[in-house]
Amino acid sequence: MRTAYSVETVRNAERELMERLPEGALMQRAAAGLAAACADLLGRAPGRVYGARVVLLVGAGDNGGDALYAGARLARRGAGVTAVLVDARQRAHPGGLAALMAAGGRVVTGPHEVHEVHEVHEGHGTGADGPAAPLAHAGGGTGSAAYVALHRAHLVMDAITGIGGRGGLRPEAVPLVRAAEASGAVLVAVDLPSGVDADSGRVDGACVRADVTVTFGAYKPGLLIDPAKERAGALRFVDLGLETAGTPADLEALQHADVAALLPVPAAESDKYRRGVVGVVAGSARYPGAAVLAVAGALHGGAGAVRYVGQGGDAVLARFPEVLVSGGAPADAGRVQSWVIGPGLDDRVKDARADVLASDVPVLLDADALAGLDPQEVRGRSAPTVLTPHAGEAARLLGVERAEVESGRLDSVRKLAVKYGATVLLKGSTTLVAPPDGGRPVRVNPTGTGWLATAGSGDVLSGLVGSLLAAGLAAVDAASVGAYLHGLAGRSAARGAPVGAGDVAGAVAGAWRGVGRG
Ligand SMILES: NC(=O)C1=CN([C@@H]2O[C@H](COP(=O)(O)OP(=O)(O)OC[C@H]3O[C@@H](n4cnc5c(N)ncnc54)[C@H](OP(=O)(O)O)[C@@H]3O)[C@@H](O)[C@H]2O)[C@@H](O)CC1
Ligand SMILES: [K+]
Repeated sequence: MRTAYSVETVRNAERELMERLPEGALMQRAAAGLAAACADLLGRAPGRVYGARVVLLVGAGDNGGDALYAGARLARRGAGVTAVLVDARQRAHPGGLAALMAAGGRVVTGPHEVHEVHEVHEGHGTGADGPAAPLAHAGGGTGSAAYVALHRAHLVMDAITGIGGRGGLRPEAVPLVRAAEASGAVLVAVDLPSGVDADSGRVDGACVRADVTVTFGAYKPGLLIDPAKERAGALRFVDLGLETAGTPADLEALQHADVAALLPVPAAESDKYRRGVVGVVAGSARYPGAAVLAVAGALHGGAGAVRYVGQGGDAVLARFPEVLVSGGAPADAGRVQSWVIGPGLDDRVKDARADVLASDVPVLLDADALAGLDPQEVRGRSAPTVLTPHAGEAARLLGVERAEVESGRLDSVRKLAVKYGATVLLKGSTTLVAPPDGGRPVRVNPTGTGWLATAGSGDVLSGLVGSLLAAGLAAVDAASVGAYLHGLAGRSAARGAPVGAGDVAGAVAGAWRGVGRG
């Protein structure tokens, strides 16, 4: 399980650890891990650090301190290191600055002023990439030392803000960040890409787009949730020895082994009823395909049998003769262990929804079954309820704009789970699953892919999750395992090319086998 903790939890854990360690030890651990990660990115051969040109974009706080100490370590190994003080008042971690200068690094302030210049180690910087130019002179009248350094850099560390940052990048930082992004250098975010919100994954304003983020002590929620996740690039973790055990995580992501342990496996004495029967209420004369796709998902989710209720029976049977089809109301269809209702339904949805919500088995509500859903209808249930909205549906349920849901996915999914007292799976580039009533942790799906943004893909997911519910998984597990398998199926079906939802359903069994093998 990969876990992520809020800034408050991280700061508390840091405080406790700092009391037991010599002053500055934690920052040295962070800097050592950061320097090692950067050295690795520059190339494993020792000579790749010697002579490499590294630029640090340094903000006023400890995030900048990490980079300055890491820069000092790289400078001692022969890299040409230039720190650019980004803060408008040129504040920077004093100890870190001194360490960098002592190691032979140089420090320049904002774009137009050279603050203090130290030649890179005499004789260093003459490797294959040529000598690092003395920046005081390179700036001349044509551009600042900072921009020249960025233009020539092999690696840039973004250390403008970490967990102490508020809001997006400030105006003075934006052109420097854009120059770093355009330089072709590897852009390494220190702890977090500057400009993202660590707790929520929001990006309010300009923000760094990193190739790699080296994060310290604990993952922060924003690193795992879009839109911030997309700005973080590949994640590298530096263990600081923080004690987070015993504190509930704010966010967690299942890994293969977690999913393998949750997958329902039939026992020797299982029959189709003991494995669970999932009832699917989906499709209509107008949208029979939704019935086929939801049933296709349900057939691959571990239940022993699928009952279908609705007007798409012929289409379902033509494709899946093993399905038990009935045309009446859900309450008359026979016993099931879970209901899935919603994809492609017509205006008779309300009666059918009332029927399934009156049952005492888990119910998954998707698509049309979410329209006009009254929280009290859900709250009064004795069995679990799972809602699976996309951002637009979630916005309607919350009475906000869709953009608000997309920019604040974590807040939105929690609010919905509180409002409905239900497990909520918010679909999207980083699908989230929140337990009822604001419980923690929220789960984030790590297997998603943009190729799943295709018509009918959500119908497959709702069938799959409903089937896992029928097989006996708890609501949060069924939703997150379903999303995980669905993501893997999407990836393997697509393999880099567009696919239809039917292909995704067809790939679920392969995804299951892959996870089961570990
Ligand atoms: N604690 C520890 O033990 C360890 C902490 N570690 C490291 O410390 C980091 C946290 O350091 P931190 O608390 O100093 O905050 P940090 O992220 O540097 O930013 C705050 C500074 O930025 C400023 N600022 C704010 N918003 C801004 C903006 N939008 N744009 C520009 N500037 C902005 C704000 O000043 P202001 O201008 O608001 O007065 C303030 O000066 C953490 O992420 C990790 O890297 C590691 O060494 C491990 C041990
Ligand atoms: K940063």
